[in-house]
Amino acid sequence: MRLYLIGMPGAGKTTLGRSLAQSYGVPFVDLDAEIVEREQRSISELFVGQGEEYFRQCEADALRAVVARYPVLVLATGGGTPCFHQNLELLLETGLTLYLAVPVPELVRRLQHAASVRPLLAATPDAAALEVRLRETLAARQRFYERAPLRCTAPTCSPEVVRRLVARYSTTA
Ligand SMILES: Nc1ncnc2c1ncn2[C@@H]1O[C@H](COP(=O)(O)OP(=O)(O)O)[C@@H](O)[C@H]1O
Ligand SMILES: O=C(O)C1=C[C@@H](OP(=O)(O)O)[C@@H](O)[C@H](O)C1
Ligand SMILES: [Mg+2]
Repeated sequence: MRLYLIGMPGAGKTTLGRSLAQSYGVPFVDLDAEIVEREQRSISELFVGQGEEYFRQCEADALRAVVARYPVLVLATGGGTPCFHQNLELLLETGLTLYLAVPVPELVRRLQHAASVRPLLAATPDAAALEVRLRETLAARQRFYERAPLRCTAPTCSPEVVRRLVARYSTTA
């Protein structure tokens, strides 16, 4: 099975995805890392040099390549992945999607020292500005995220919690 993690920047998709894949003994792919590998440029360089539209096309292409290559994996998407180029439809059709729903104040705590490496959050000089940006972003994205069949609202969603959610879903679906 393909398990896809979606959610806001800072939700923990990359961190949880890696340990979850290890726990299942399946490959882990981080979509941002895949894009960097394919393009031979950092995410920031792609945003600044080529613009967001170019990045979103790279992201959509990389997603399709990953789905074609891996029948079984845990995939950490980027925060915007489900919101562009019919990517959410692809995720819903080809695997099981889990939304990591983390409250904005917790996202601020996690990202306030790391926002500069995330181009969409880079121009946020302090925690208050970061919180405003994250709230605006979530408001625009929530309708995509909420279409995931699975959701984890625990402040820290461990591999064990996810495995229980997936097992319960698989026996009822
Ligand atoms: N469950 C957690 N509790 C506290 N901090 C976390 C948790 N998961 C991730 N983090 C931290 O939050 C930041 C963003 O995590 P990351 O996995 O890169 O999120 P995403 O890929 O969703 O943007 C990192 O500094 C990471 O160490
Ligand atoms: O929210 C977004 O649009 C983005 C989130 C980032 O991934 P993370 O969610 O892993 O930080 C990365 O794909 C890019 O900077 C754009
Ligand atoms: Mg990530």
